[in-house]
Amino acid sequence: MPRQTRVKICGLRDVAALQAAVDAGAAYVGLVFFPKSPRNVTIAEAATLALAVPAGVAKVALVVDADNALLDEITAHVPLDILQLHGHETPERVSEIRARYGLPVMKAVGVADESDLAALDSYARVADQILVDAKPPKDADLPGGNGLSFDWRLIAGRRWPVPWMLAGGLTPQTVGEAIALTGATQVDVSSGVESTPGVKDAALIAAFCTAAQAD
Ligand SMILES: O=C(O)c1ccccc1N[C@@H]1O[C@H](COP(=O)(O)O)[C@@H](O)[C@H]1O
Repeated sequence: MPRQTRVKICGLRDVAALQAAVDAGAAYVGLVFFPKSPRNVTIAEAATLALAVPAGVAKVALVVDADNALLDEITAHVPLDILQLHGHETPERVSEIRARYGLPVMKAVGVADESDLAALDSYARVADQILVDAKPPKDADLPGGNGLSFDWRLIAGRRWPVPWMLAGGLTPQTVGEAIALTGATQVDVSSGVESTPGVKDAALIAAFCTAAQAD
């Protein structure tokens, strides 16, 4: 029987790519609000894209250490289902954002070695979901979306009291092994379904979703 893995396709910038994600069966679509990213969208672009998302597919806004002014703007103009916090937001800030906007919050935590695992437990106490991502290199321009993976054995068999998603360098070729090793039931991808940074490839999106759902 095929796996029921829920897939998030992140960093969508145009309706064609968004439609490719929806057609491939993505459960979540991600819009990046981070000017340094090649996947950044303006609030107006995001509002247009959000209109093309059918009911049942969750619209996720990815922000990095966003202040209230930016979050106020985004949430006022873009219909959203989830806020993804991908910066250095503290557990207190996660709680504050949840309360202020009344939206579920998914907190990304970077993992490189054992010492990073405690943070997952801390954030699992305050966030609605946690996103287990590769820790970016110190000199990286982006805190995520670098196409880098981490040693999946670090989280093999680990579970948290909230839903969690695996991210970091996943591709159509590697996602099956990553799921088998970690037991993830949700996976997130950005660079692994692109032809060049910021440009999504419909065939890679379809291949990723198929591979994530295969036995
Ligand atoms: O995708 C981006 O540009 C990005 C920018 C800033 C923070 C996070 C970003 N992406 C997220 O990073 C992970 C892993 O991405 P990848 O598959 O390794 O490219 C994923 O959660 C993206 O949503």
